[in-house]
Amino acid sequence: MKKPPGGRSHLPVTNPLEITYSGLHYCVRDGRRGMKEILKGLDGRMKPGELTAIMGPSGAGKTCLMNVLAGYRVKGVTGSVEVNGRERDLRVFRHLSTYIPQQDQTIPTLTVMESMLVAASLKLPSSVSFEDKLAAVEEILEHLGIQHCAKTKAGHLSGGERKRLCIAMELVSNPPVLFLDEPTNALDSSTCLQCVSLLRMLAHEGRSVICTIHHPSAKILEMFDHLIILTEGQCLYHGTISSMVTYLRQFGLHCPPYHNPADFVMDVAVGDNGREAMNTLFAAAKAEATTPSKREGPDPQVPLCLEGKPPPSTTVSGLWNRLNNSARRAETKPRSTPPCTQYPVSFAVQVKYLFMRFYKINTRDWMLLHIRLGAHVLVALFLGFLFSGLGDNATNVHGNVGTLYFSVLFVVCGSMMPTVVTYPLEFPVLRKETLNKWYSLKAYHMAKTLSDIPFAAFCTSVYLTITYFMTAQPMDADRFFRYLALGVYVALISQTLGFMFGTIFPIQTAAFLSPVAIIMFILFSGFLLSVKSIPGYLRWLSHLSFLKYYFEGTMSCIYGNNRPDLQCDKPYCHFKDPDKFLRELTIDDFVYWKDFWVLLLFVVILRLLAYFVLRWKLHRAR
Ligand SMILES: Nc1ncnc2c1ncn2[C@@H]1O[C@H](COP(=O)(O)OP(=O)(O)OP(=O)(O)O)[C@@H](O)[C@H]1O
Repeated sequence: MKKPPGGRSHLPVTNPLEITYSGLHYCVRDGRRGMKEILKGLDGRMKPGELTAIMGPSGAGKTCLMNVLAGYRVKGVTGSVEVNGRERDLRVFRHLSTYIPQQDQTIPTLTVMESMLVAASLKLPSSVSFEDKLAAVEEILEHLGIQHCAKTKAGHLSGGERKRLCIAMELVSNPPVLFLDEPTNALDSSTCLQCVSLLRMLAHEGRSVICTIHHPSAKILEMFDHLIILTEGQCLYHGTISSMVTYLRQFGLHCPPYHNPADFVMDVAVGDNGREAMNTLFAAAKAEATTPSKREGPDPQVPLCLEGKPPPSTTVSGLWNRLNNSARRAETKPRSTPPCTQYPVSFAVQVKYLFMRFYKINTRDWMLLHIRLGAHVLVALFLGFLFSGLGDNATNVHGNVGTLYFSVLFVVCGSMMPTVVTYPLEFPVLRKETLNKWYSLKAYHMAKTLSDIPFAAFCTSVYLTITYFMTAQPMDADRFFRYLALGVYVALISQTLGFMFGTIFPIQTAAFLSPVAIIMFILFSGFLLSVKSIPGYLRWLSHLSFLKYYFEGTMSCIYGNNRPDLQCDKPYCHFKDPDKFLRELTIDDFVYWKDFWVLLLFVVILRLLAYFVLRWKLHRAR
């Protein structure tokens, strides 16, 4: 890695990047029919400083081509992709390029400024001062014409503004390559024009900007420097817009006067001029792309990622040069690894900013916070009124056990079900941000875990405290806190299970399977049927039921530990002595701490498992 004089920078400074691909095939498994070939040996080049459009009829393979080039899809891909004449190293390329999917992945409850500051905090090195980050954010917003929306929540932005926010967030780190999937989708013609002008400006500053596009108007088409027409996974034309009509004319395909060339080429691409014309164009495009003069590229010796040197081509008002200088000023010790293969900020800083973002999202989510808390209070009050004073009554000990058990079932459902439904909504943002190397999955999971705990613990504690006192459980601080601890563990376990169901299964399946899982946990918890009465070949399942440990632990906590005799208002109360009741349940007086640790182990193991499930899901999506 070349180190220019004058110090280093933490910023990923790069040369302009040229992408060349040849013999690119992409196959997917397609049901019982075996493999389906989507891209059929494509060759081409995308140059820096150019705005490239990938056009073609629906199902032509445009998105697939872009996904393959961006490294979003790797399974089933053969052929070569080179960056500046060298085989693409995805580890490096991911840090240098950015992918903006068709659906805008923004967080609706965060304002434009907050979203941008999170992006800047994660995508720029910690050595860049906050003032410089803020200045950078303001400059990018101004550059993209959305500074007037700085205080607007992303959920309230118009389609065009939201698209610009997505681009702005990625621009913070000044990526030399931008991939955009249908950036003009669902935009009106004037916003569409604004969006393409913006992309053109970004490209002309030295970036390689590649986007898929559907049916552009003649005016918009003219704004692209380079056009790739795909159909049936093959290339029909690649070259400049201005030469396209002349090129097609060579093959006897005449674009009528006053006709939009985009409409004309799309007609050709859907086969309006016959199969033979298409085959001829496929062969000609292939021959053209593979001629030696077309294959000449940049010098492969030029490094992709330079330390300390300002980007030569990206000069939006010298913004990134200033950020570079800011990082250089703050730097005290050299880095051991090249900046373009590592995250801009450390793991701890990633966790910090992600945690802060989760905290804001959670506190602003009206449904999550208010309705959830309100429901916990309401159910607790009803439970308290209905079973008031039951806890100290020796005549209805079984009723009290039922109340305690029912209480926790609400905790299970109230923690599991919202996660099943809300988590899949967060996944696309996670996918985009991890792919664009904002942060590591470990940091995300750690921040998510840390932010989930206080919310789950708070709602559960409020609920269990109300029910505990209203149902007159023993007025003993030690018992109360031990009881609360088990309830909070149950909430965390249920939340993690909901998270895993939401990750593994489609939302409808997850919403069905979660109650099924809850029923299974109840069946094997020892409440309806004592563990000893469960047939031997099924008994092992009770060890997997976290509710078994909760039930045992709660009984031991409430009735064990030399609790004094219960109130008895009849001549004879069978369970006046709480110890007698525990003996009947065959629960050891001292089993509490065993159950406490087992439940804690459940929390830790399930959280770890959730991380691997998430990793699998992200990997599978590729
Ligand atoms: N995982 C997959 N399994 C089966 N077929 C797939 C898969 N992914 C893509 N395809 C098929 O590959 C073809 C190309 O898909 P792609 O999404 O690239 O099309 P597109 O040109 O972007 O279309 P549109 O403009 O409608 O978005 C389509 O026929 C699609 O059904």
